[in-house]
Amino acid sequence: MKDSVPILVKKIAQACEEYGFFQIINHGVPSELCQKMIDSVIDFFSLPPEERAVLFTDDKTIPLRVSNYYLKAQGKDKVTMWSETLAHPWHPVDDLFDLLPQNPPHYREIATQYAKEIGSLMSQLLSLISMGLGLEKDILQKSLGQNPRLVLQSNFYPPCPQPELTLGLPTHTDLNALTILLQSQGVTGLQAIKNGEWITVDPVPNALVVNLGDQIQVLSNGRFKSVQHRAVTNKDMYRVSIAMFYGPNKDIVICPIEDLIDEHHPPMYRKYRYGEFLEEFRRQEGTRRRVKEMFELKH
Ligand SMILES: O=C(O)CCC(=O)C(=O)O
Ligand SMILES: [Fe+2]
Repeated sequence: MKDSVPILVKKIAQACEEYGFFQIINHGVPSELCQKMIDSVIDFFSLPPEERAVLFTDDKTIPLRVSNYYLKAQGKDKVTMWSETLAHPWHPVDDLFDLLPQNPPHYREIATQYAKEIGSLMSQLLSLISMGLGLEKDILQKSLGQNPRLVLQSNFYPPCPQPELTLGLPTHTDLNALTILLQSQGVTGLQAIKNGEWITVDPVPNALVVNLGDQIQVLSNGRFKSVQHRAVTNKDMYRVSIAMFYGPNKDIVICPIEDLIDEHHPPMYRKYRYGEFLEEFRRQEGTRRRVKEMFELKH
């Protein structure tokens, strides 16, 4: 991010309007740390399956959890996803250490360092995106409230013998506000929709992928887009991605920012508590979700 601030703000605003996705380089997160983070996630998913199985759960209220989707292939369920994920909070950084997996042994330290770096980058991005809306630089962070819900999700996609029969992650939009994604090099998998077509988000060396979630689409009154994306698998190579999610906590009230509303731009969404949004998200489990659409106001 070496452009002058006004140029950067303009480029980011354009990407947020047109794609809902962009990639950043020179972002200040050391490339060695990014590599160590990827390696430690690979090491985690290379642990013996019995060791990972201790953390398997479908209960989203458990802070440290592993979900294994392709194992369902052995039951009668259709395999709709070909991935295993590790999820846990990435904030507050000081309380994190003891919660994180003890194995691989370096995971706790690396993930804590990575969380610190992403924390400051996240604030910078929220400021730049706020300015892209022509508003005060702290408006998004303020609107998303105190004690944000910060969750890390590492996705591991092993090679898949029949990639055409499944997806690594099905088509979705991120329900939170902002996501910073680190993806492994040398293999593609992430695709985002643009004009009805899937575009591959190529892994650019030392880049981080940034994408907007549903809450920024609502706060920006539909000007900035939370875009559908998915991960595909391939026959030969495994792939890793690490998503750092930033979202409000469940008691925060979300609605389009007042300064973006006028007679030509009536509010596109009704006011809701984020907890309501989460309930709707859970209610639509197993479907091609249309969550923010349920909060749209028709004019
Ligand atoms: O693997 C990827 O690149 C996509 C990850 C993703 O979309 C997510 O975790 O929400
Ligand atoms: Fe996503």
